[in-house]
Amino acid sequence: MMNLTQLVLASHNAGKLKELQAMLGNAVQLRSIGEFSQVEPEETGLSFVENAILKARNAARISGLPALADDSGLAVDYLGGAPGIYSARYADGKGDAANNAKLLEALKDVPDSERGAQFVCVLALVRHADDPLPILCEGLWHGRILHAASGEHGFGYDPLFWVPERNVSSAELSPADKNQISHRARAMDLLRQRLSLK
Ligand SMILES: O=c1nc[nH]c2c1ncn2[C@H]1C[C@H](O)[C@@H](COP(=O)(O)OP(=O)(O)OP(=O)(O)O)O1
Ligand SMILES: [Mg+2]
Repeated sequence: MMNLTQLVLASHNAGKLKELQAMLGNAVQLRSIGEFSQVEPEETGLSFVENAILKARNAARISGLPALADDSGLAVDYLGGAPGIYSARYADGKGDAANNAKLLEALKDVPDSERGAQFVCVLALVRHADDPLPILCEGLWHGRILHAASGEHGFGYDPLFWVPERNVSSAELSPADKNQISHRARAMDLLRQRLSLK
């Protein structure tokens, strides 16, 4: 396997950087793509996989380092899997608070039994920009959409995501607890196995 002591994380999301670095520990240093460029690539893919690869290639090209990308989102059953790959852009780029408000509005009057949802995470690792065999790992996390925001931890849709196995919202989980059970944690477990990191 390649020497992976330093990876560039192809993400402009500080929440992802924190979580992924905590999961990786000291063995691998994640450097943010923000050190190299503030320009975010357009996420033109039709799947989490395509967008993760596109972001990873872009970061490897800009940084000259092997690159890890995370494409993730929330798929809501009642909405036929929306917002899905469009989760970050759900409220037209107005940010997390607007996204959450739009989701609550879309599910107004929908009963608990129909509020099932899953967080999806795809991690893509490329050794260099033109790598013909990206390493891909996915993770899912099943839960339910709450009727109102709750909790202060995490980012994005965490305050609206009820975690049945813990009876709290994912924003009420400590960072350490979220990092044990989340979609991102599951994808990272697979990646660590693929890289023989544990
Ligand atoms: O653990 C999570 N807890 C709460 N919300 C989450 C989580 N994981 C993904 N999400 C939401 C945030 C964003 O609305 C979308 C990801 O969009 P996505 O394009 O992958 O990330 P992003 O634009 O924030 O940063 P970047 O593309 O630079 O990595 O899903
Ligand atoms: Mg994005």
